[in-house]
This record gives sequence, C-alpha cells and structure tokens, in this order.
Amino acid sequence: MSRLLLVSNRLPVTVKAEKDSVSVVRSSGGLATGLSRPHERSGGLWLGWPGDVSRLTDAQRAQVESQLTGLRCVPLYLSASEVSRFYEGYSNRVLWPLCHYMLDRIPRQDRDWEIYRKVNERFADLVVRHYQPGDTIWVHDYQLMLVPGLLRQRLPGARIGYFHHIPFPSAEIFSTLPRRQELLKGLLGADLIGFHTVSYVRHFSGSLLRQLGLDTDIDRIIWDGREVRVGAFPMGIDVSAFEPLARDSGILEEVATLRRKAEGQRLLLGIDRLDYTKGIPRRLLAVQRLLEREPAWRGRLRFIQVAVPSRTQVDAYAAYREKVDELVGRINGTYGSVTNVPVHYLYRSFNERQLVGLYRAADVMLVTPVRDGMNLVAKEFCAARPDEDGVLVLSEFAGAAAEMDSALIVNAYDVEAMADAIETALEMPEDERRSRMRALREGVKARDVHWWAASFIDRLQGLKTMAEKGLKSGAEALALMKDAPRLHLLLDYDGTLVGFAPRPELASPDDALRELLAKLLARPSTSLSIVSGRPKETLEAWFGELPISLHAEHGLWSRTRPGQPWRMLEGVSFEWKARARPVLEAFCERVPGSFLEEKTASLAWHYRMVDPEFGANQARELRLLLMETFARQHMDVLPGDRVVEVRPHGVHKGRVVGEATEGLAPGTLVVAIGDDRTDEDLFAAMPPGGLTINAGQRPTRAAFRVNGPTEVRKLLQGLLS
Ligand SMILES: Nc1ncnc2c1ncn2[C@@H]1O[C@H](COP(=O)(O)OP(=O)(O)O[C@H]2O[C@H](CO)[C@@H](O)[C@H](O)[C@H]2O)[C@@H](O)[C@H]1O
Ligand SMILES: O=P(O)(O)OC[C@H](O)CO
Repeated sequence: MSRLLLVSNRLPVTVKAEKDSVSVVRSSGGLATGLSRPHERSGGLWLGWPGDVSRLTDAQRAQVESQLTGLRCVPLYLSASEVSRFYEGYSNRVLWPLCHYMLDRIPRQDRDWEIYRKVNERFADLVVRHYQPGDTIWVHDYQLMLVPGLLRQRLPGARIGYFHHIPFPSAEIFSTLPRRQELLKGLLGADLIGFHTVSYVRHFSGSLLRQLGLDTDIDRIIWDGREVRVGAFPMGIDVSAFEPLARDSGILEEVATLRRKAEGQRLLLGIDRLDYTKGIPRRLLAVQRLLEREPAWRGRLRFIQVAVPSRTQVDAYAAYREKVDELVGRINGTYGSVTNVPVHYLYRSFNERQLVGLYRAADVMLVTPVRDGMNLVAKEFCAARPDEDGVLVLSEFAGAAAEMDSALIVNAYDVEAMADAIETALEMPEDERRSRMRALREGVKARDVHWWAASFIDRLQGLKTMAEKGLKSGAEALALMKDAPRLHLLLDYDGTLVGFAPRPELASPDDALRELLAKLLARPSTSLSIVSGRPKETLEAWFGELPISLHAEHGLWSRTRPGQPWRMLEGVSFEWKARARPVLEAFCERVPGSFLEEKTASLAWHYRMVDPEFGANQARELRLLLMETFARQHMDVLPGDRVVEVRPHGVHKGRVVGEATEGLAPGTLVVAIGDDRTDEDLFAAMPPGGLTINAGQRPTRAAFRVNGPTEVRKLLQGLLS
C-alpha cells in the first residue's frame, strides 16, 4: 500500500487542555476511526486543523506538536480571522446551508470567498511540502473543495481522491451559488470523487453538465485532458468497536438503572449535533402531536434528546438552540407533571460508552434530519443492538435511508406522519421489531467504516494516473516534428483547427488559419491533408484552391489535388438512410433547439443549443433507439461532442491514411492531429513511426496531447520558427 496523505479540515484528534497540562487524544468520530487503520498501515500523514490552540503557552504548544508528530498528524493552525471567515464564514454559513437546501440561511454578501480560497491554498501548500512521489492523497469534505484542483496544478501527476461527507444538492440549488464553477473545477482536480449515495453522484453530474457542459459517461468525466471518476461509497461505522460496548456489563447495568428510573415508560431517543439540518424542532412537534392526540400516552413516554453543542459562534446555530429550548419548555410545560416531564433535553456531548448505553436502552430511535449526508447515528443505534430489539424511525432525507429500508422511513417535514410513525414503532410486535433490526444490522455490519475506507482507497489506487498513462506534451511532439526531414500532416478540422460554433456553417476558417496553412505549405518538405466529417461541398468551398488532399465525410469522399474530381469509397450501402431520417426528424421536433444535418452518406443530429442536461439525456435515448431499430443494418451510431451521427458501416477516417500518404518520400514523418472519437480511427491506421496528437480531453490512443485548437495552432506555428 502506498503512503496515504489524509487531508481534512479537522484533525482526528482533540487537544485537551487542563490546568497545568495539555494532551492530544485521538477523537472517536466516524472519520477518525474509519481512517485510522489505513493511516497506520500506510505509514502516511494526516494534515488538518488541531482546533483552537490560541490559549496555549509556547511550552504547551510545543508539547502538542510533539504529540501530534507521534500520531503522524501535521497541524495547520488557523488564525482567529480564518476561523471566523473560512470555517464559520464560507464553509458553515454558505456551503453547509447550500448543500442542505437552505438557501435562505446564506448571507447576501459573498465576502468570505477570498479567505476560503486562501485557506484552501494553505492546505494545498502544506500537502505539497509533505508529498513524496507515489503517495496517495485523500482530501475530505466541503471545507476543502478547492484543494484537489490546487493540488493538481502543483502536483500534476499525483493520485488524488476527494470525499464529500454532506449532501450534494440538485443542480438547480447548486446553480444559485456565485462561485459554483470554481468549486466544481476545484473538485475536478481529483482522480476520484466520492459521495455517500447515487443521488448525490447524479446531482453532481447534473451540475457539471449545466455549469461546465461536461457529460458524465457512467462514472467517468473527461476534464482538462484527464479522466475523473465519480462514485457512491456509503460510509459506515466501526461496528467492531460498538459491539463489545453494547455487551459490556458495566454499560448494561447503567441501561438497567435508566430503565428502572423510567419504569412504566417507553423510551424515545434522539442524538445529534445541535444543527438546524437535524430536524429537532419537527421531531419535538411530532412527540407533542402524539401526546396531544393520544392522551393514553401521556405520562408513559420519555423522550431523551441529546444535542452536542456545535458551531456556537454562527448566529443560525444560536437561534436554533433558542428555538429548541423554547419548544422543549413548551411541551414539558403542557404535558409534564410534578414528578415527570416528557422531554429530557441534554445539551452536551456524551462519550461513546454513554451513547451506547442510551442506544441500548431506547425503545424507539428518532433520526429525523430534514437533510443529512449520511447520518451515522442511525447506524450506531443498530450496531448497539445485539439484542435485535428497538425500532429505528429514519428520515427519507438522510443518506442512510438509501441503505436502511428496514427502518420506518418518514418524511421529516410531515409532523403528523412522524407522530404516526412513532406510534407504529411503539406498538410494533416483537417479531417485526426483530426481523427489521436483524436486516438493519446485517447491512451495517457488511458495510462498516473499514469497508468504506478500503473500497474508496482500492478504487483510487486502481486508477491510472496521468504519469502512468504516459501521454506526452505538445512541446515534445514539436521537437520531433522539427527534427524530421520531411513532414506530412493529417489534420482534422472541427475541434482541432477551429473551435465549435453554434451551427456548423459558422465555423468557417478565419484569416489567421488561412495564413497559417499557406505558410505551412510554403515550408520546405511539408505537405498536408484535411480529414474531416464535413460534406465535400464545404471542404471544396473553403480549401478547394489549396494544393492539399481533402477527405470529406470521414473519408467517404476524397480529392487529391485542386481541380481533380471527388471520388467516393466503393461498396458503401445507404439503404438504411431513408428509414433513419424520420427517427432523427422526430427528435428534432421534440427537442427544441436541435437540428438535423444531412450529408451524402450520413445523418447528424446536433443538440449543442439545447439545455445540456436535457440534450444529453435525449442523445442517450436516440442512440439506444437507433441501435435497437437498426441492429443488423450496415450503419454505425457515433456519439460526438453534442452530436449523434449515423454513418455507413466501414466508412471511417482510417480509410484515408493509405491514399493520403501514398507516394510520400521515404523518411517522411506522418503526423495526425484530431480531437474526437472519429479521429481515433485515423490514429489506429497510422503507418509505423507515425506521430499521433490528441487535441482534446478525451481518452485517446494518441501518444501526445495538446489542449484544443489554440494549442494546435501554436504547435503548427512552432514549425515555422
Ligand atoms: N450528542 C452527541 N454526543 C456525542 N456524540 C454525538 C452526538 N451527536 C452525534 N454524535 C456523534 O457524531 C458522529 C457523526 O454524526 P453524524 O453522521 O450523524 O453527523 P455529522 O453531521 O456530524 O457528520 C457529517 O459527516 C458524516 C460522516 O460522513 C455524515 O454521516 C453526516 O451526514 C455529515 O453531516 C457520530 O459518531 C455520532 O455518534
Ligand atoms: O464540527 P465541524 O464543524 O468540524 O463539523 C463536523 C461535521 O462532521 C462536518 O461534516
């Protein structure tokens, strides 16, 4: 296993300052336990913020640092202003509510973005300082969304993963963020981007399409000349740590004491960070509603709500706390008695042993966030129930609901339905409770936190990095081309010599391109061919006068010299065309903005002016329909860049190589440059020693890569100097 560099905003340790001493202890949270095994095994480092150390003396700080070194943790200290503007500001006032669909909580002024960016840079710089070739870098969560991109600039060949622990919102929600594109580009610096559920993966892909025009091919995105993978990796908990605690005799005694104190009562339990995403007020209202409508439960229910203080400096959290306090007071005031209150509200953190005791004692666990990335509390509850009893009421808006369908799934916004679910849970027969809990426990055990970490790391380490793929740069290609005694260039047109225009006829050659081609032709021992998918009429009109060979419609038509007739490949069948046309026309009608281009042999359905998400979906549907309908016909369906093309089988750009290079003097270096899938056929048919250059970002069999038409022109210009 290669060395792991873990990067998260918070280090997995807690600094404990007492009167005269200070110590650093490993935290027990999900991330800390989940990654501790790979962290130890890989001999790597964990980089992050150790929390507020501003009140420590110099000597204490030195002591902290030496203990951190022992744990192989590297601290990144945040100044007071960074804590307030990076952590509390952009991370928790903007990104947190955005990802949890709470747009009205985001401040109107975007004033903390710069600090967010700068702190992300500080993290990236720290990683670079500790990076050794061969390391795997794994960045965590929304506080560090720019870090993968910043690392990619600094360490182009590194293997980088990113995991998003909170929901990724729908494309409509994400599009409200002024910095949406920067953040997406930041994430795309990673080789692998992980989310808890497939719906977050879908939302992320939707945003890529809408914001950057990038289509996700199952789990693969092509960005900046690299492949980026996305996937769902549902996080689990450390079951092996919970199980023994749940059988611990000391804890079981405490459970018995608690149950004795609540004799004659059923126990409901809620355990959360005090966060406005956790749905505590509606949960309280549901308990209130049950007591209101079913007087028989009054005095017979005890709802224990534990809330750990969180982000207390952020106003929204303070206001939320007041709201919860007020509701608890109101319910207890209405339904309490001199000896008993229905809600036991505990505003503090509990240690793991105390939590397990509560989980073990509860009849019904209420996990009802209004939005939650995963929610590990739901899984901890099940792991703590080897007795196979207890009912889990789980919000459909927690990522955990995607896996835990044996829970009672509720709409956490619907107070009445939650009151119903609590009642159903309280009255559930023992058999049903056991069979549901058994199924839940199986899932929680099978996909624990070690499985989660290992599946992400294995996937990441199984991917080839840029360096391993070995694509060489345009500069290296230029050096070889300049050294060659003679040169023949096979050039694709659209996407290679010119960029894309809204309609094909608008992408005509500009003056600079014409001048460049003329100069290349004047260069000693240099000849060239244009190999395009365009109709022959277009190539004739644009380049007919030039002493070059022209190949139209992916090689169906060829013309070797000006004035020579165009010749068509022999033995090509077109009978499918009349039947395919109405299918494509129907798509033009139903997808506004799309249009049909007809060439001699092929039909192309263009959707570059259509809403990207809708266009891509419709293109997928069209391809499936064509492949089904014309399964045994002599035709190929080719997906292109915002185009679906249908062309005769056996007609492809590779067919022109023989003719275009016929009669070249020995020792001529043949160079092919193209950007899309149709150019791969050209690359595949190159003569031995030929040089292949991909002018795009797709996976390619080419040996060299440059980035788009601007760099192609720069490369060709380089031949003239
Ligand atoms: N009152 C309390 N006292 C003591 N400990 C308490 C506590 N309340 C919660 N905890 C502990 O905190 C840990 C994490 O809890 P969650 O997954 O529920 O949410 P959190 O929002 O912090 O995490 C974010 O990251 C995790 C992991 O990816 C996602 O599941 C989640 O959706 C995302 O918001 C659990 O181990 C739990 O025991
Ligand atoms: O306490 P925070 O702000 O570091 O956040 C803890 C949560 O687990 C974030 O996902």
